[in-house]
Amino acid sequence: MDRPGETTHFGFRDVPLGDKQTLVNDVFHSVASRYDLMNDLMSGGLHRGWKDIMINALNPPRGDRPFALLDVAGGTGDISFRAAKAAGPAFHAIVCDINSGMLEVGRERAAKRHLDTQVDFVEGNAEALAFADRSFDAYTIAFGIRNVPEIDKALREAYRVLKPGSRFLCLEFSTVEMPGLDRLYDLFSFKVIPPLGRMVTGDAESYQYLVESIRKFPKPAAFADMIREAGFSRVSWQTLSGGIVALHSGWRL
Ligand SMILES: C[S@@+](CC[C@H](N)C(=O)[O-])C[C@H]1O[C@@H](n2cnc3c(N)ncnc32)[C@H](O)[C@@H]1O
Repeated sequence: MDRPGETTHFGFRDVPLGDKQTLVNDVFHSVASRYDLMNDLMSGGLHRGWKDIMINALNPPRGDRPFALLDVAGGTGDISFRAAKAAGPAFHAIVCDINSGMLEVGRERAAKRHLDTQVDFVEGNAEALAFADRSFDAYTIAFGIRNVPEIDKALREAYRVLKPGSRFLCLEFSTVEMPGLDRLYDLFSFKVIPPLGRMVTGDAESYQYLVESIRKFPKPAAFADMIREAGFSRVSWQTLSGGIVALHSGWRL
């Protein structure tokens, strides 16, 4: 950590910048084994549709052309599995995540799906990727960047490891500004999700962090500026489900 004295947010709390990653890691260690079930329950299955929209945008080649995806904060592998299903036989993905518990669940899921040759799981930090410059055809990060303490560093790393002409895609919770839906969404977020988290994972606090961290994440235009700042071109975004989620895209030219 090279920013001594700086603070950041962990949900609604201010914490020393150097403490955030450990707190985030505790969250995902705690929920790893029931993470996928909770996603379905919390979103009523909507996260599947959002992920499919990301895979459509990724549009991995269906033929024999090799395609290397880096799926950062890829957790239990959902994005990479979906991409592998949509792609041809020369597709390969690396799921890179800082949390060994999430990766372990991901490896088991890959084996069950017979995707363990096409999808590898590697422990690593989005802020300091252990991959060579210009080595991937695409970079995805889904519901991950919000958890990274220094988002600007992660975006610069994304740019560094992408080949020129390749794409960055980020799916993340965003801001609901639709009148009516915003109040309903807040009510559901704060009154339903943490108790549901307690019932399913025995951990309400991790899901309290989830709903708070969503509120602290930049709005789509501000996040697009951060992506441009990291060097990406043709940055665009689309909001989904009334702004619950946004999909950002950028190109390394
Ligand atoms: C909400 S999960 C998303 C998992 C998966 N992408 C999905 O869509 O289901 C967030 C993931 O970000 C990971 N994460 C948090 N900080 C990270 C970091 N600095 N580097 C890499 N992964 C990180 C967590 O370990 C966790 O697995």
